Amino acid sequence: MFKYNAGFDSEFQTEALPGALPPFGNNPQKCPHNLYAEQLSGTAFTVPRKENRRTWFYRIQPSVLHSPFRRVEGGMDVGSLEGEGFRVDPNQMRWNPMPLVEVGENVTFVQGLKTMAGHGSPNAKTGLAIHMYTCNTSMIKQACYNSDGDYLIVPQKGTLVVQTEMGWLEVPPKHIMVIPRGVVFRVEVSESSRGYVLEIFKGHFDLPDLGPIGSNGLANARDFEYPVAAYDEVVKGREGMTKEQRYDWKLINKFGGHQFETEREGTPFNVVAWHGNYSPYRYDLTKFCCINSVTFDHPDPSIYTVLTCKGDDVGTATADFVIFPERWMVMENTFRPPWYHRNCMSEFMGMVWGKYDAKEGFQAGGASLHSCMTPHGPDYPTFKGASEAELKPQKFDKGLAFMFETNVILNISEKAISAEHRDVKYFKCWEGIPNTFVGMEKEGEGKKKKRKKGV
Ligand SMILES: O=C(O)Cc1cc(O)ccc1O
Ligand SMILES: [Fe+2]
Repeated sequence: MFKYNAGFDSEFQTEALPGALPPFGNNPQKCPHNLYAEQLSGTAFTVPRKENRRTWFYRIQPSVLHSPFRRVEGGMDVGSLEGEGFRVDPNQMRWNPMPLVEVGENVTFVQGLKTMAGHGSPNAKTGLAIHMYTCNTSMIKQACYNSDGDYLIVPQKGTLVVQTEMGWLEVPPKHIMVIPRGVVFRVEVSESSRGYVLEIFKGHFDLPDLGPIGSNGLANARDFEYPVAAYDEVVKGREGMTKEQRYDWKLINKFGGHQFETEREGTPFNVVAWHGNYSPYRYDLTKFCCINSVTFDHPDPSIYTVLTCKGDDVGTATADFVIFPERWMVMENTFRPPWYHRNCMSEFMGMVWGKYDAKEGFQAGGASLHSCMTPHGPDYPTFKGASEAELKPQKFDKGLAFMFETNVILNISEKAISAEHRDVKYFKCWEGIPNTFVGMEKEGEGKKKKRKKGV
């Protein structure tokens, strides 16, 4: 439906009206078509050039045309993530699909955001938050932006049609989108929708380094799609209007963990042209070029990293976005589903569609959390089945799971812990893993034999 430019982290130039981009320079004395120049900085002015991100907008009126903000309670309001309303809990957690919005209720994307877990502080620009959303109503004459960080959105049900300052993006399930800090957007939906959101308070998402994999593979840079400039018609002659008629758009801002709102003079989607490397983008997860073992064992799931937000320690991510994509499994003499494990990182998983290969009962639209060092792995029926399975080449194509993996211990929201759709019996899926150890008997036999020989 919409046009896109392609190439992760590229420097784009796009205009919705011929000649709207200044031919050179960023801030001419008079911009073409009498537009206003405005810079959006996504990194400090002085960060090294290869990490520096900013975009120049050429817009009909500057963003500053809004009334003072006031604080309100709402879906974007997550509070501090550390105190009241959140607590740590090492237990394995699982949630059934997040209930969809009930018929008769109208909930927008912003109103439908529910915080599952998080850590750190948006004010200190450290840490992250994990949310889920359910919504059924388009944001009409309202837009929002997040001062606290970047959103990575994983739709599970329902296509999101997202209008942003940079243009339009269509994001159906099996796609993701990233909306960087500060970018104004609004979400349209045409059905009852649900999905997951990873919010990072520091840095931006990058493609992972490929190391010995080489210069291609996993998520390829050319498959990341960026919007082209598009603008709403702006009503002229606002001077003669009443205040209500004039300030006809609601603008919502998540700022320091809280939701603020104000009214704006007309549409914020008034960017006729832009250039830069700071923009929302989308990615089709079915384009992921999966690398896997063709001998024995399977690699750590980091091999499925789509995007990473680097942490302070080399190689340790603040957050990785990892998928378990369709792939051929051909490994010999191995147990193919996930092994039993304990991880110093915390693993929040979601299910876009279908079935996960490690578990019964992990459903599309549901979620699980295995925190720092909490034991987990396949449930017993999966273990038994996979231990006895005939190892022939097998296409893994029964579902798409993903993981937000993070270095921090997550504070879980009280609302998520006490949610009706939490599967409080989750721990039972590992009950009954039998002791089938045969070593003692063998050793006993061996000793007997040795004794017989008089050794
Ligand atoms: O826990 C999980 O299901 C995810 C996972 C899969 C795997 O194959 C190895 C490690 C891991 O955390
Ligand atoms: Fe795991």
